[in-house]
Amino acid sequence: MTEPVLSIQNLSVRVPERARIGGGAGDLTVVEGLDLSICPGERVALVGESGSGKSITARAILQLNRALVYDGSIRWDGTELLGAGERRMRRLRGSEISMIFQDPMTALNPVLTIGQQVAEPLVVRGVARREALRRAAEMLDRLGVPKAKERLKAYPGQFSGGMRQRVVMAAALIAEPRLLIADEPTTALDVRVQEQVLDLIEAMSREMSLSVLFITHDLAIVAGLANRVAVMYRGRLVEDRPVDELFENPRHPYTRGLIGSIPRLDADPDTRLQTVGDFMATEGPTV
Ligand SMILES: Nc1ncnc2c1ncn2[C@@H]1O[C@H](COP(=O)(O)OP(=O)(O)OP(=O)(O)O)[C@@H](O)[C@H]1O
Repeated sequence: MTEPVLSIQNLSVRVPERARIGGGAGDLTVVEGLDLSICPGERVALVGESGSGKSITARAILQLNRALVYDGSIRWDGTELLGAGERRMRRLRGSEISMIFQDPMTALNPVLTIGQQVAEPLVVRGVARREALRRAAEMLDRLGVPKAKERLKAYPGQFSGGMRQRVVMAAALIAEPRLLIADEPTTALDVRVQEQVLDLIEAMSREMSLSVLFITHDLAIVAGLANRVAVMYRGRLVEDRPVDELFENPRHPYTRGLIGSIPRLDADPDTRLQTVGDFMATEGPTV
């Protein structure tokens, strides 16, 4: 069996009292006892409602929030990341592990050209600027940005939302990372563009043997993308299964609720869509 490239074991994350937004006494546990591993080239969707702890878990991998308290283990390629120094983490970020976020505008600097921003991860690794720009155009072209070479000189404001997300992806992938963490990368896009970006992530994962951790609250969009789905509910992982199995036979009431609330084209138009609450109210949470 292939060894996982990322292995999270018994991860717990606490917000210490002093860092709690909105006050409250004592530390707040936001993730508890979470196990999750990803093999090379595997695409895992981390699904759950708002506030279930998905982003905190993803950010824990890159140690992006040093104000939080982490327990357990996060092993990358066999070495422990929890407790690793900022220098080691900085080397890892963007080179071996890249992350993209929901809003492509905040990830881009409005006063730097597209070319500068996509080439940057190579330039900081010592690649000559000319060569870095040539590869930036190549990567943008692979990601379906028309006239990529000419548009290296454009600014983010001249691009549509979907094109901006392609630019962000180009910058995230240009240094050929082994893991892409995508935190709701399509939520801000309209449905048609959303599909294109999902297809691109899948295609790049196949082409580059890239592992993907895809975070979303929308189970409906993961079917075509993920090999496996991990479902979070109130800070815990309640299900982690191959995508087909999960859709055919969801075990946890919360997962059944998520699947039940996906609109179906063959449904009777007069039937009310079921909500997750319908399932939880009848079956109750098990965690
Ligand atoms: N500094 C903080 N103070 C208080 N609560 C916090 C803090 N940081 C995170 N939380 C809480 O931790 C929980 C998990 O947050 P997280 O952002 O991981 O959720 P999420 O599943 O990614 O949700 P979303 O889809 O809305 O981003 C939330 O209930 C959030 O309110």
